[in-house]
Amino acid sequence: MDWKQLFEMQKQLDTYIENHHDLSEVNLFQEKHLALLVELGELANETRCFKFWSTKPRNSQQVILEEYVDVLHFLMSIGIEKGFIYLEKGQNDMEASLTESECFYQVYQKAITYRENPTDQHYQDLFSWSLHLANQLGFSDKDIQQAYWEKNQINYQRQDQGY
Ligand SMILES: O=c1ccn([C@H]2C[C@H](O)[C@@H](COP(=O)(O)OP(=O)(O)OP(=O)(O)O)O2)c(=O)[nH]1
Repeated sequence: MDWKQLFEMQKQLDTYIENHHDLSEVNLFQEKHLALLVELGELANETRCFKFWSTKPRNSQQVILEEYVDVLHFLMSIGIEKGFIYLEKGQNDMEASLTESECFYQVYQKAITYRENPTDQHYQDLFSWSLHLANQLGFSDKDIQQAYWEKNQINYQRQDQGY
C-alpha cells in the first residue's frame, strides 16, 4: 500500500479544510484526536460487535468500510499534526485470535497513549493496531485505499458546498 501517497492526500485535505475555516494558525490536535475516538465509536456501533443484548445483524460491509475510512482520515491527520507518517514494516505480529471488541479496545488504548505521549513509536503502534482492526473487519488494502479516495473527494465537495 502506498501510504505516502495517502498521507500526502490527507495533508492537502487538512490544509484545505483549515484554510476554509480560517484555522491555519490554530492547533487542532485535541479536536482531531477526539474526532478519532468518536469515529471509532461510530465504527464499533455499525459492527454491533459489543451488543451482546441484541440479535439485530451488523450493518453492511460497505457502511462499515465507510466508517472505517473516517477513522483513517483522523488517524492520519493526528500523525501529520505531530510530523509522523506510518512506515510499513512488513507483517505485524498481532494476536489473530482477538475478538473485534478486544481489537477496538486496543486501538482506543493506543490512541490514548499517543495523545499522552505523542512519539513516533506510539504513532506506529496506533496505526498498526488500526490496520489490524481493518483486517479483522475483513478489509483488504485495496478496499481501504479505494474507499479512502472516494471519501477524500466527498470531503472536498462538502467543504465547497458550505458543509
Ligand atoms: O481536519 C479534518 C477534518 C475532517 N476531516 C474528514 C474526516 C472525515 O472523513 C470527515 C468528517 O467525518 P464525517 O463525514 O462523518 O462528518 P461529520 O460532520 O461527523 O458527519 P455528520 O454531520 O453526518 O455527523 O472529514 C479531515 O480529513 N480532516
